[in-house]
Amino acid sequence: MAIEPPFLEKYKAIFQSSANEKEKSTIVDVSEVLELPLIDLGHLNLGPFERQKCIEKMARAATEWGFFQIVNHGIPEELLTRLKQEQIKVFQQPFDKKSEGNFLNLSAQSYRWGNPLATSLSNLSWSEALHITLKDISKMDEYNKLRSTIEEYAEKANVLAQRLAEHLAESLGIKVSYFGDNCSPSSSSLRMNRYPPCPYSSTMFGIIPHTDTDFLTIVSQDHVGGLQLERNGRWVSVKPNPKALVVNIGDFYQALSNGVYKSIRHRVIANQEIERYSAAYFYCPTYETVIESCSKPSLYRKFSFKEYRQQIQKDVKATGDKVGLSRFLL
Ligand SMILES: C=C1C[C@]23C[C@@]1(O)CC[C@H]2[C@@]12CC[C@H](O)[C@@](C)(C(=O)O1)[C@H]2[C@@H]3C(=O)O
Ligand SMILES: O=C(O)CCC(=O)C(=O)O
Ligand SMILES: [Fe+2]
Repeated sequence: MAIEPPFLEKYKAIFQSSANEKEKSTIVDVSEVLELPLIDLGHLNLGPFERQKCIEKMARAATEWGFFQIVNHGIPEELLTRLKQEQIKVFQQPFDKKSEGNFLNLSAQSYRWGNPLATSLSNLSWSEALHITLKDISKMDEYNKLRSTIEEYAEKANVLAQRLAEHLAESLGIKVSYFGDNCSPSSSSLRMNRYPPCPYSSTMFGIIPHTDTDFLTIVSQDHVGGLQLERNGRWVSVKPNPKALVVNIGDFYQALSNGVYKSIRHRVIANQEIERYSAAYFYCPTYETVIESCSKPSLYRKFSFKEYRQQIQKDVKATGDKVGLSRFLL
């Protein structure tokens, strides 16, 4: 019974093909390691002046980086540790089991690994993920304490995500009820990632460059590192800070803010020796929600989440890449 996803089997030809040698050298390792702007959410409770400063810092980071990290966020460290422990245990299940259509009674697309359709190094990911749409959580089988821990985490992450989204909306004139009206704990998703050591190269993608499809993402990562983002036209590495949560703006907030907040391309580089785990909470609206820019003239035509998702599925199938917001430019 196979334990690991068949990365070697599926990707061998791509690695061995000398035609790809040139391409291999285009996945360059990045030496610049940056610390993301650090936002201490504790400052929101230090009176109106400190509160305003904290919100401005957050909005600046969302505009200039599309990324920031937060501390004093209200999610107990103990819960994050428990989530990671459960995550480790579930990925220890054999590949054959995880890739069965109804693993843990989740939908067939919940367990994902690498890119079985990869044709070149540029769309090849060396990772596996359990991507859970939270509306499916009540029917998910309990596995050790995985389901109940996800439920506990998702409830807290939803509160945190809504708070962050609302603070970021303050300077944009977006209705304060916008996120409460369109998002619910069951419209979001949790993606648990595992990046196994990659024997080929330390500059191989753990997850290929992409932007996230949501308003914002809350990422909990361990000490290993590997997350990189595009900044001023270059790839830079994010200094891992296991004490903080990483927040990044997604495509929907970029569209809603009419391009003020940036959904920045990011990727994860595989590690040759060390396994890495992360959990990304994608704060999403319901499928029917129509996303329209908050100011005029709009950069993007309005679209529903459903329409956006269908477009991604079509593009991933055809090109191996999601394409994303540029499809909706006016
Ligand atoms: C192959 C892919 C799946 C993915 C789109 C992508 O081209 C690369 C990144 C993946 C990702 C990560 C964030 C979100 O989970 C997601 C929905 C997205 O927008 O980009 C997924 C895409 C997916 O799983 O379909
Ligand atoms: O593993 C990480 O740090 C980021 C993962 C990610 O980008 C994603 O799941 O969309
Ligand atoms: Fe991402």
